[in-house]
Parts: sequence; structure tokens; C-alpha cells
Amino acid sequence: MVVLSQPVALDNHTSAIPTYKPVPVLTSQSIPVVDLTDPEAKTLIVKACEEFGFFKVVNHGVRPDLMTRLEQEAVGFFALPQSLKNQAGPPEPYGYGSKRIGPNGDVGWIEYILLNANPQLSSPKTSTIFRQTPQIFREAVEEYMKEVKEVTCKVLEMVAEGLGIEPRDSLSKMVRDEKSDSCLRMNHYPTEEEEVEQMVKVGFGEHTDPQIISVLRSNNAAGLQICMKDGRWVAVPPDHSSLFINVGDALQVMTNGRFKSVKHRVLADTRRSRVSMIYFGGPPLSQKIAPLPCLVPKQEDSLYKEFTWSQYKSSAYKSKLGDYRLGLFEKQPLLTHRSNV
Ligand SMILES: C=C1C[C@]23C[C@@]1(O)CC[C@H]2[C@@]12CC[C@H](O)[C@@](C)(C(=O)O1)[C@H]2[C@@H]3C(=O)O
Ligand SMILES: O=C(O)CCC(=O)C(=O)O
Ligand SMILES: [Fe+2]
Repeated sequence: MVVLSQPVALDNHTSAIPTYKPVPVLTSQSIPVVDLTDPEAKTLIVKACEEFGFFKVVNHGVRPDLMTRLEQEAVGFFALPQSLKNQAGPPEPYGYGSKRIGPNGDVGWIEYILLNANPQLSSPKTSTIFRQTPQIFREAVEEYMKEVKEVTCKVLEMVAEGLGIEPRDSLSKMVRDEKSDSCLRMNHYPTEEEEVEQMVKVGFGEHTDPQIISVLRSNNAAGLQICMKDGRWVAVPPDHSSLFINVGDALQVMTNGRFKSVKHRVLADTRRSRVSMIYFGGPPLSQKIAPLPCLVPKQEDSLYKEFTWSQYKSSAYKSKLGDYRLGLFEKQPLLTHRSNV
């Protein structure tokens, strides 16, 4: 496995995809695994969210054939001629994108499709994606999203129970809401013919996900790494039959920092193509986000200002991938002692 030293070269083809000389990183045996059918699951989830902001889920209930079918459809789309794929881009923010991530100059060794989870809000570009391939792709997306949304809500209900938040659907109802601003991303980290020996490319630079939680499924190609509390990077062994959960910024705020949104990245192994699909469980745009009163009995202990998801999202889209987006929404610490000078 690898960690990054300083970038040693820039890819001249795409101008700025950082390429690094690999140095060893830990491969984690210690990433928590939660069996959703375990009666202790809620306690284990809370512990994992506090310690890592990340965990793996087994017995999640998403049918394996749905995951495989969506992966195959995505692979079929990514195999189309570049000119056809480009008709579905550039993403704004939904649609097909290649190498550029977001609107502020971030790049990676990646191509992707970003879809709004709400079919009523699908953009003309999204429709173009489906026009390139048979109807089966649209169906695979819809069926997968239905089941992965259930897992998302189940995990959020377990979080609520584990933290003693009432009612138990306080968090999950934001994702179940028909106006929920959730999205699905399918990422493809391609192989490269001309392999530069002993180099890794940044597929998706380090960042936290802005939403409540993200639910990730990938094929068996490695690449995902998470950052531990002490700053060390840990490689996550891929497992195509499991799902991986990330705590997002909105959940960090609602738990008043008890859960931390996990910093993560993908370092592409250009000998093996990685395909991942991530469901980002988000609240409605008008949803107010603030520490939950039951977790912060004294208002003055609240670490964050209240904001709407719409405000956070606009702010996120003005930021670069690696920026600390929550900084703007933190309360200033109260000065308890005045100096006489
Ligand atoms: C650089 C950016 C891409 C991103 C929007 C942003 O300005 C900052 C957050 C990025 C991120 C990370 C998690 C998800 O992949 C994503 C869809 C999201 O909601 O926030 C992406 C955004 C994107 O690629 O549009
Ligand atoms: O592709 C992956 O494995 C992770 C990508 C990711 O973090 C994201 O899309 O936000
Ligand atoms: Fe992410």
C-alpha cells in the first residue's frame, strides 16, 4: 500500500493531475465492520462514527445482483466513445465529467456520472446519459437507489437510537423526504497503458462529503483511503459485496462534533480499473442544520451556527475539494475573561 510524499510530477496530458511516488501506508485490519442484523449494531455504529467516521456494513439487504447490474451498466457507459459521453457533460453539477471535479479547478484521474436522486429534478444532461445506453441503465439506477436509500435510512435510525435521539426517524426523515437533496455518483478510475513505474495518480483528492452520510460500493479494485484522527492515512481493503459508510459534514454538525466527517481520498492503481458508486444522503434544501438540542442541552455549548442545507451546498460549491468547509459555520469561542489592555 501507499502514502503520498510530495507530488513529483504533473501529468502533461491533463495539465495537473498530481502523480506521487508511493510510500507505505497502513492497510487497515481495524476498520469497524457492522452486521446490520446484529442486535448490538446501533452501539457499534455510534462507536465507529465517533472513532473513525467510517465503517463497513455487511448484511445490508441490498441485493447483490442490483449492485452487479449497476456496475455493468456504468462500465458500459464509460466504454462509450468519448464524443458520446461528452454529450452528457460537463456536469452542472449533474451529468458526465472527466478529470475535472467540481467547478473550482480540482482534477483527478477519474471520469464520473453525477445524478440527482430525485428523478423529477433530473437535468437534460442526465437524460442524455440514459439515451446513450438502453433503458436498462435507468432501471438499474432506480432500483439500486431504492434499496441503498433504505440502508441509508436504517443506519440513520440506528444512529438516532444509539445516541438517544427521539423520535428515531429524526435523521432518516430528512433523506426519506420527497424533496431530499440526495445524489448518486458513479466513478470510474481508468487503467493506463503507459504505466509510469512506481507512481500513483490521485483519482479523487482528499475531502469530506458535505451531506449527512454517504454509502459507497465499489468493485474489488483498491484505492480508497481514509484519514485517521492522528492524521495517518489508512488503505481500505475493497470488498464488492459490502457497503462502506462515511459520516458527512451535516452529521458532524447535528451531533455537535461528536461524530467527525471523515477525510478520504482515492489513489488510483492504474493497473486495475476501479468502479465505485456512492449514494450521498442529503436533506431537503430548506432543511435547517444545527446541533440537535437533545445532544446540546446548553445552547452556549453549540459549536456551530444554524444554516440551511441550501446555504451549505452553495458554500461547498464555492470551495475547493480539500478545503475545510465547516470553518465558516463554526461559532467563535466566547471570550470569558476580558483583558484590561
Ligand atoms: C470540488 C467540489 C466537488 C464537489 C463540490 C466541490 O466544490 C466541493 C465538494 C465536492 C463533493 C464531494 C462529495 C461528492 O462527491 C460531491 C458530489 C459533493 O456533494 O461534494 C462532490 C462535489 C461535486 O463533484 O460536484
Ligand atoms: O470513488 C470512491 O471510491 C470515493 C469517491 C468519493 O469519495 C466521492 O465521490 O465523494
Ligand atoms: Fe467522498
